[in-house]
Amino acid sequence: MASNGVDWQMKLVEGAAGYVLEDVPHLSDYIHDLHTYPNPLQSNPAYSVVRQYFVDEDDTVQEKIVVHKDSPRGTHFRRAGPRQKMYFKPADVRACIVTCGGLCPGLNTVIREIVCGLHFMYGVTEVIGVDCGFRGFYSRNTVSLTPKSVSDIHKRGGTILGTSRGGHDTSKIVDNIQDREINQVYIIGGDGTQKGASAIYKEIRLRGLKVAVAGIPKTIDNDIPVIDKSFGFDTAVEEAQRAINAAHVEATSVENGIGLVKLMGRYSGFIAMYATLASRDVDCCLIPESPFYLEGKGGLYEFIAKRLRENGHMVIVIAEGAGQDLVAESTEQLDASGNKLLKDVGLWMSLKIKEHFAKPREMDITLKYIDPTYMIRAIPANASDNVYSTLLAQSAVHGAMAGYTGFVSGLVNGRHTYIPLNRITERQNKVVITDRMWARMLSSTNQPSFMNPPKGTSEKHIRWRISIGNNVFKVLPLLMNDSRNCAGLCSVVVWANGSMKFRQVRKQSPVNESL
Ligand SMILES: Nc1ncnc2c1ncn2[C@@H]1O[C@H](COP(=O)(O)OP(=O)(O)OP(=O)(O)O)[C@@H](O)[C@H]1O
Ligand SMILES: O=P(O)(O)OC[C@H]1O[C@](O)(CO)[C@@H](O)[C@@H]1O
Ligand SMILES: [Mg+2]
Repeated sequence: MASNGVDWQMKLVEGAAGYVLEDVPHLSDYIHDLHTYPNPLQSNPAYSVVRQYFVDEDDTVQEKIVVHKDSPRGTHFRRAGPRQKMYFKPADVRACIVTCGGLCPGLNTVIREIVCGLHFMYGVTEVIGVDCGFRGFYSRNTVSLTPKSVSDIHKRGGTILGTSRGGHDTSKIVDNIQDREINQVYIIGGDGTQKGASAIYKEIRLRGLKVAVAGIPKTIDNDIPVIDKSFGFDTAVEEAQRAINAAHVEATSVENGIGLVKLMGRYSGFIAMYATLASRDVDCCLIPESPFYLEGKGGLYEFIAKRLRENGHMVIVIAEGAGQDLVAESTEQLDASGNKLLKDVGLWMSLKIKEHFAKPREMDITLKYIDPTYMIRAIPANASDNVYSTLLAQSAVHGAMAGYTGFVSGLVNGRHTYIPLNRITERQNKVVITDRMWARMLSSTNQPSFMNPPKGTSEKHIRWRISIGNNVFKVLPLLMNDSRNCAGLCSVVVWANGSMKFRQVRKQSPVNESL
């Protein structure tokens, strides 16, 4: 393998037949003559039975596994797992764990397994927890974490460490890491958190410190790219079933009953899409990636009336980020981390539907609105997310002990890997409405495609005008999705000649944005 173009975020290594390794940084990249130690796992009674326990240095995992016979081998990530050589002596390790952003089932499992993994696999005894997110580094006390103190925390929801948004001050955080002589930092959080982790890693590197920074990606919305899915997502989908079932029971118990359920998903509708597919009781699923409209032919009101006439009841699932452009205009507000504060689309929609059907010549309906969002987020992980969280935590521990830094541990095509931080923060994972999964969902609900809004109704929802060749298209919000095929094409949904159409836009093509 020939190494080229090294930057501080990731190391690109090229091999034969278009093979590319997007490798994670290592402490030895900027600190020379580091001492190494044998991995104690080779004499651990539990692990010594495994025939080939240590991961081969050359093992990598392919990002795209659907290939053609002439396809280049493409991007790979370093396989996660224990290495023969360690760059930390267990007795010298002083690790810390911090959790940031919104809650997610499995956070406590990850904390538990970092503590237990460090202790039982490597004999590390000094692990501290940072109170309440990034700001806790410089404004709060820390708590000592031992296998005993974390033994049953995986059965609880939330995070025993507390969390917060905002408050990321890189130099104060790194000063604190230095003052406390911390040399392994485990950062659990979503896209925002991992951007923060990246800034911390960069500052540590600039200061030449022997401190490994390991991220464990967390997001209930499943909006982190590259990885197969994020921990807690399955639990959220499962818990959402209870709300959908309740909505269904309410709707079927009255004449013309409508059950409306709001689920989380700020920018990505994965929970809503999977919960809908799992339930089969849902008649319509609305997500941020797919615009919809209420009035007129092909609109939501028409569909509701049709379903009520056919079945006498219906269930609608709406992701919290859907239809934000339809909700009454107001100035955009941001939370402490800079995320858009959403308007309550569920409440808005329940009022709009009630208002519409209360008109003369419409139907008498009974609508029940259920908002289970924070109840879903606050529960402990289910069995499969507990196992998944355990493996992510253990991978992060193995990686840090092996001297890797500036990485997240993540599942890619079913294998655990180390991914450079910049790869998971450069974009958000979104439901691709031109992919099969969305089509499967549409075929299960038979809901309208909302592709032909009546003339004039959606003009105000147009976000950009873009030119493709000589044509100017009006692009609907949120639909510049990130799905890129091999030819570098993006799918966008555009407004052309009074209806919505899909267009493939070349990534490099001139796109003129104007609000
Ligand atoms: N660009 C950034 N640079 C440095 N720190 C950031 C950045 N964006 C966010 N952060 C910090 O990361 C922390 C968490 O960010 P945020 O509130 O966006 O949640 P998140 O990690 O994306 O999780 P989720 O969206 O799943 O709730 C906050 O403390 C915030 O200050
Ligand atoms: O109310 P909070 O804590 O800011 O979190 C709400 C957001 O957090 C998430 O659960 C994760 O980003 C989103 O789905 C939701 O919009
Ligand atoms: Mg986020």
